[in-house]
Amino acid sequence: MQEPSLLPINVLTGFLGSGKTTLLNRWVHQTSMRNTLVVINEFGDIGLDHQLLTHSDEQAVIEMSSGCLCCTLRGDLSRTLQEALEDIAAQDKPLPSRVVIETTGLAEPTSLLQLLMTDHWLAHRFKLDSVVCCVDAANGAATLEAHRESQHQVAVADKLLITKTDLASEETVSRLANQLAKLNPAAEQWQVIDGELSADLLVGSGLYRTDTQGYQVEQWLKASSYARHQAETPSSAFSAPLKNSTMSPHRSSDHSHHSSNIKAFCFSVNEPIKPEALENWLDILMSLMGDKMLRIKAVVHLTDRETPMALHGVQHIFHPPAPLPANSVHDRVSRFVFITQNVAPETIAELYTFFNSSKEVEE
Ligand SMILES: Nc1nc2c(ncn2[C@@H]2O[C@H](COP(=O)(O)OP(=O)(O)OP(=O)(O)O)[C@@H](O)[C@H]2O)c(=O)[nH]1
Repeated sequence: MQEPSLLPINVLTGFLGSGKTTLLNRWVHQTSMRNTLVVINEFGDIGLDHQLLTHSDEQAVIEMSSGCLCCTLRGDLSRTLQEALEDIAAQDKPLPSRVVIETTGLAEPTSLLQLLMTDHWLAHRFKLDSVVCCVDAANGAATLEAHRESQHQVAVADKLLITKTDLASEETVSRLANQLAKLNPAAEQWQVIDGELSADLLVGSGLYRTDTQGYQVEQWLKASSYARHQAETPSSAFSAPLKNSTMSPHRSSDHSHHSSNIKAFCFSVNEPIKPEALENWLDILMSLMGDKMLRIKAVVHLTDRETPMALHGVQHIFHPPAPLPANSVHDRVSRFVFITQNVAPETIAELYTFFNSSKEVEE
């Protein structure tokens, strides 16, 4: 399995003016950011953020301006990183142990995540460690209401930083925190003023942590965040639609006041799944509604394997399944965490039933 040898990438995202550069400016001076390659993506021809960053010699900071990594500059990321690594090697400096990418404020983060999975050069060298998203305490709610990009940035994040809390009342911050938890119940939330926060929080949201700590499946999947919300759900609202499986949508997303219709939920299957049923189910989900699947993470137990597999998908694209050690999970329940837009959890469950039972009929 390649995972341990890949270089971690952290994506720092957040809407225009949400405080990304302010945060990065603090982080680059912290010990845990030593030996980090920082990539700043900006729209303008002259990258201002890049100039604002006062970093030490221990980091390389490169700028990608004149476009957005998630669209016009998609093809440029691997070339830029390749050149940066060659430059560092040519200067006899140690190669970076981490890459942090600050996106533009209008970035569609799923496109960047897809790029990391599909670009051959990138996929063989880097693994996504975490997506950290800044949300402005004062403007965040209005931005979420108005901009799909902001909703997506929040929905796919592993950590949510509510910035500029000095500019908003406690009540506003708390309302925003609830709104963010509805969109993304599993993400940890932090409040930040003037970027005062440890860069350590960037580290370690990925599936594989360190040589000594190994796989951290539960922290990566965070299925229990979704299950906890299920426990609060009136039983009539989401009864288990399937034999041997349960659907645990985040309670509040059902009557969310967002127009986004983003839903985060956990679908679990108690019995090991037949590989063909899993493949057919995921194929149909991806082909019918791939563009609405913002992020999928899963730990899956298959009938033909003793050990579990991890799956990670973004929209139409899945990473190759990663085999996990048997002791990385404590039961044989398969858990799928879906973050979707305009997809009813019931549709996902019904399609699962269809493929699971149609195989049974054939046998
Ligand atoms: N009052 C206050 N201002 C802040 C805070 N954090 C950032 N700012 C200010 O907010 C403005 C935008 O911050 P940036 O860090 O440039 O935001 P950004 O997300 O990098 O912005 P873009 O690159 O344009 O997307 C700047 O003027 C910062 O000084 C904070 O916690 N409190």
